[in-house]
Amino acid sequence: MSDVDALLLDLETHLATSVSEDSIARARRNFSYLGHAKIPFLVPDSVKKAVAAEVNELLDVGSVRRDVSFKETDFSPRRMRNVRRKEIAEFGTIIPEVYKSAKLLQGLAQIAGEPVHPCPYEPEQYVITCLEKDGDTHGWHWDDYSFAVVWVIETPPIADGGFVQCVPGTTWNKSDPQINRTLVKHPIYSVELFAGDLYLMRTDTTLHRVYPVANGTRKIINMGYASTQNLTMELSHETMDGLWAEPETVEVS
Ligand SMILES: O=C(O)CCC(=O)C(=O)O
Ligand SMILES: [Fe+2]
Repeated sequence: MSDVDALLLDLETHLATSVSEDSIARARRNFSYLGHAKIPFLVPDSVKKAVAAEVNELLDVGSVRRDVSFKETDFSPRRMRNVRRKEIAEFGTIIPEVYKSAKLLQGLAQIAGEPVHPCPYEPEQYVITCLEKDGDTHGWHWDDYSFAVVWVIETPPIADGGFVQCVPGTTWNKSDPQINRTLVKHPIYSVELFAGDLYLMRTDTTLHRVYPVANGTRKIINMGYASTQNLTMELSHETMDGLWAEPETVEVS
């Protein structure tokens, strides 16, 4: 059996035998009213370690530095280094397999309260993000697809930023995003994260950002997933296409 097959078996066994009904029920409740839930219990340590090692390797192989902003999100800053889906799919082994694990999708669906599907638009399936320079941030935005699972590989202590903030129950009008209006109208939840954490977010109806980092590094992989409704919708991809574009075509703010 290959290493990847052994890890997938670990993942499936863990999901079948080591995830309690209680932790699923608690995450489902949080997800439904906070727009996000921590779900570190869904994945065994062996898989977290392998994913973290692959993220670190891929960041050394081929990443692109970004400093961009988009009118569709009121020019919120996006300052980061990324490895895109194309390079992850080409050079990664474990990440592409974990992403499409049917058992993982079932676990996520239990928490989401509805089916969770791989993203039909490949560039938005997964991306690695590294915030490493002072002021690096993934500023306020919504995602095109309904769900994201973020795996936290490394994060600075809370005093140095890198935590997630989110505003559930909000929707994205791409031609008039009104980010500041949304922020003053709704409560903002701030979430401290640690290496080894995973969280599930309802990213199309939860405005979210990563608080700027200072004196430290924050590495994550974001896996994007679609709702059943997404599969039959016409979705545009301006900000994500801009974010993950070839460097020559990146529109610098
Ligand atoms: O880094 C995070 O925790 C969130 C990332 C994110 O929102 C995104 O990649 O769209
Ligand atoms: Fe996002």
